[in-house]
Amino acid sequence: MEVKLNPLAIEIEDVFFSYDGHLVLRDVNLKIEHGEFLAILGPNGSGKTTLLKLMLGILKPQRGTVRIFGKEPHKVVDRIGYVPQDTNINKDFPITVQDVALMGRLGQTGRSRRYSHEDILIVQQALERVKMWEYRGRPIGKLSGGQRQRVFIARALAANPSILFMDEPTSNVDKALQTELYEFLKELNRSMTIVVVSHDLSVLSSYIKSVACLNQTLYFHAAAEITQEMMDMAYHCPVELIAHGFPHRVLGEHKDK
Ligand SMILES: Nc1ncnc2c1ncn2[C@@H]1O[C@H](COP(=O)(O)OP(=O)(O)OP(=O)(O)O)[C@@H](O)[C@H]1O
Repeated sequence: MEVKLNPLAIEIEDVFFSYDGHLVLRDVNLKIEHGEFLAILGPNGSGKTTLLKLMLGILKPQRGTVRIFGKEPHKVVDRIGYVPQDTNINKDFPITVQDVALMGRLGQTGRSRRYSHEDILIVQQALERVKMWEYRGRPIGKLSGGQRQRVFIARALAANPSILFMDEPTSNVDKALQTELYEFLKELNRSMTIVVVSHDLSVLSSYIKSVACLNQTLYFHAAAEITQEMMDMAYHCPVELIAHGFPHRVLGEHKDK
C-alpha cells in the first residue's frame, strides 16, 4: 500500500531553543514541500546542529512546533534518513561495511529481531547504489573518508526514507567527489526531500533548489534569489560565494582585498 505523505516535508513554526538559558534559535520558521533540495547554511555556532536535532526529534523546542510530514519528528523516524558529519570511527572497531549499512534496518526490523533475508537484500541494493557492495566485508575503519561517507549514505537509504538529512556532506570529500556526491543526491532527490546542513558555502551547487541562512534566526530563499547581502547577513561579514556550478552565483569582494 502506498503511504500518503503530507505535502509539507518540514513545517517549523515560531521555534525558540536555548541551552541553559543561552538562546541559540530565535523565532525560526520554515516550510519545505516534499521534493525540495534545501541547504541550511550558517557560520560556526549559528545553531545548525541544534536545528537539525530538532528536526530529527532528538531535541524538543521550548517554544513553537516542528513537524515532519505533518507529525512530531519522533513519530516518523522510520521516514527519516540521517547522514552524520563525523563518520570517523575507531579505526580498529571490528565492524564491516555491511554491518554498518544493516543498522539502517534497525528502525524497521525492531531491535530485538534478527535481520531478515529482505533486510539483507535491501542493504545490498543500498550498497550497490553507492557503489560500495564490493567492499561489504571490509572493516569500516579501513576505508577512505569519502568511501565511509558513502556507506553511511547507504545506511540511511536502507531505511527507505522520504527525507534525507546530511550534516556537512562535503567535509570529508574532495572536490572531484563533491560533484559525484551531488549527482547522486540529485538522483535521490527524484524520490525524496533532501536537506544539507553546512557552514561551507561550496555546498551551493546547481542541484540545490532553496537556501536557508541561519544565524540564530532563519532567512529562507528560493535558490535563484541568492545574493551577496543575504550571505553577509547570515555570516556577519563579507564572504566570497564559491558557488560550485551555481547558475546565479554572485562573487563578492572581500573587504581586505
Ligand atoms: N549541548 C549543549 N549545551 C550547551 N550549549 C550548546 C550545546 N550544544 C551546542 N551549544 C551551543 O549552542 C550554539 C549553537 O551550536 P550548534 O552546534 O547548533 O551550532 P552549529 O551551527 O552547528 O555550529 P558548527 O558549525 O560549529 O557545528 C553554540 O554557541 C554552542 O556552543
